[in-house]
Amino acid sequence: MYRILTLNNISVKGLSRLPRESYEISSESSQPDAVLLRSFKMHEMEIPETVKAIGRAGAGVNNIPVDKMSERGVPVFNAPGANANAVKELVLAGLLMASRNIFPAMQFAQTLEGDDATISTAVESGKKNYVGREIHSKTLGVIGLGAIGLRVANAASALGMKVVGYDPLISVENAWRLSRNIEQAVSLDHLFSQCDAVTVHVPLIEPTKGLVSKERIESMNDGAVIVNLARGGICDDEAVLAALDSGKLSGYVIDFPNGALLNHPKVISFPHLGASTGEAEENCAIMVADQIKEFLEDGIVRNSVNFPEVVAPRGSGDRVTLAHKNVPNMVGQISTALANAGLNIAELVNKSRGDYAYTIIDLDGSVDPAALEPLSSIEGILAVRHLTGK
Ligand SMILES: NC(=O)C1=CN([C@@H]2O[C@H](COP(=O)(O)OP(=O)(O)OC[C@H]3O[C@@H](n4cnc5c(N)ncnc54)[C@H](O)[C@@H]3O)[C@@H](O)[C@H]2O)C=CC1
Ligand SMILES: O=C(O)C(=O)COP(=O)(O)O
Repeated sequence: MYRILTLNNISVKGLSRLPRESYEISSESSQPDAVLLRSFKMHEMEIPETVKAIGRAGAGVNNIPVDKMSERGVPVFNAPGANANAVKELVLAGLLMASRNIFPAMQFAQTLEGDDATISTAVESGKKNYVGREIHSKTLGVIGLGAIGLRVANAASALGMKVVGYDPLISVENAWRLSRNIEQAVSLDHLFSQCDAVTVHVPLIEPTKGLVSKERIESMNDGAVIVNLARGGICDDEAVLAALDSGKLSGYVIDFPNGALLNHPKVISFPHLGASTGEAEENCAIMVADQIKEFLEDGIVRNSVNFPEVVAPRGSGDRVTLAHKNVPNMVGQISTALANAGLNIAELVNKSRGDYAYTIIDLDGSVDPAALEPLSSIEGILAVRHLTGK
C-alpha cells in the first residue's frame, strides 16, 4: 500500500488515478510515500523521511524546498502547461479590465437608482468618466515564453496587438509554436521601452526578483499597464504604486495582492485565481497523479523539476533505482557493487541534469534486498529504491 499525503484540495479526477486498493490518500498521513499539493508552503514543514516524491498539481514550485529535496534524492514533479490556458484567459481578462476601466465602471453602474428613465440618463452622463483604450494596435511585452507566455503572446497577437517577447531560455518546441508575428526583444530594457502593456510569465527565482523595476517602468509608454499573474516579488511594488500615482501607469493587474496594493484604485487584484478553473484543476491533478504513480510503481521520472527525465519500460525482474550526484564513475561504482553481490544487470539507463543524475537498473530475476545494501554507502548516492518484479 502506498500512502499519499495531500496538503491542498486535489481534484477528485486526479486522485481517482491512484486506485484505492493500492493507495491510501489522506491529508493527515504521518509516514507518506509521496506528497500532493498546490500552493501549500512547504518550506517550514518537517518533511518525513518516508517521502520519496513530491507532486505539485500546477506549475510554480517556489513553495517547495526543491534544493533540500534534491539532496535527499526526492524528485519534485509538476504539471507543465496543464493550467496554462486558464492563466492565459485571466491575463487577457485582466488586460481588458485595466484598459476599459471595467471594474470602476461596474461599481458606478451598481450605485444607480431610480426608475428606468433616471437610470438611463445617469448611464449616459456618467459613462464619460470611464473612457478606456483599445488593446488593438498597442504593444504588449511578454516576458517568459513558456507554457503560459507562449499562449498569451499568440492570443494577444490574434487580437491585433503588436507583441514583443523576451525569453533567453525559450525551448525549441515553444519557439516553433510561437506566431511569426511575435517580435523578439533583444533585451528586457528594449522590451519595456516600447510597450503599452507588459505581462510577466516567469518563475519567481533569484534573477526574476524585482525584474519589473522603477527604471523599466519609467521607460514604458505613458498610461501603460502591468499584468502580473506569475508571482508577487517579480515586480517592485513600491515602484509600481508610485507610477500608478504619477499616472505613468494606468493599471496593475496582480494575482498576488498584499496590504499595500489592495486598496489602490488602479490595482486590479485577483485572489490567486489564475489556475482556478475546473478544467485546469483536473488537468494538473491528473498529470501529476499519473507521474507520481509511475514513479512509485516503476521508478520512472517524468516532468521532474530537479531530476532528469528517465523513462524505461519495465522488465520481468526486479528494478533498482538510484538518485545520485552527477559525478564521475557513479555508474562504474554501482555496477561493481552489483557484480560483487553476484547480480546481473539486464538493462541500465542513466541520465543526468545539472548536479544530479538518476539511474534505473533492471536485474535478471528477483533479488534479496540485503544484496543491495552496499549501494547506499557509495558516496554521492542520495536514494536507492528496490522495486520487486511485476
Ligand atoms: N497565477 C496562477 O495561478 C499561476 C501562476 N503561474 C506562474 O507562472 C509561471 C510561469 O508558468 P509557465 O509558463 O507554466 O512555466 P514555464 O516553465 O512553461 O515557463 C517559464 C518560462 O520562463 C522563462 N524564463 C525563466 N527565467 C527567465 C528570465 N530571467 N527571463 C525571461 N524568461 C525567463 C523560461 O525559459 C520559460 O520559458 C510559474 O512559474 C508560476 O510562478 C503558473 C500557473 C498558474
Ligand atoms: O500553478 C501555479 O504555479 C499556480 O500558481 C497555481 O496555484 P494553485 O494550484 O491555484 O494554488
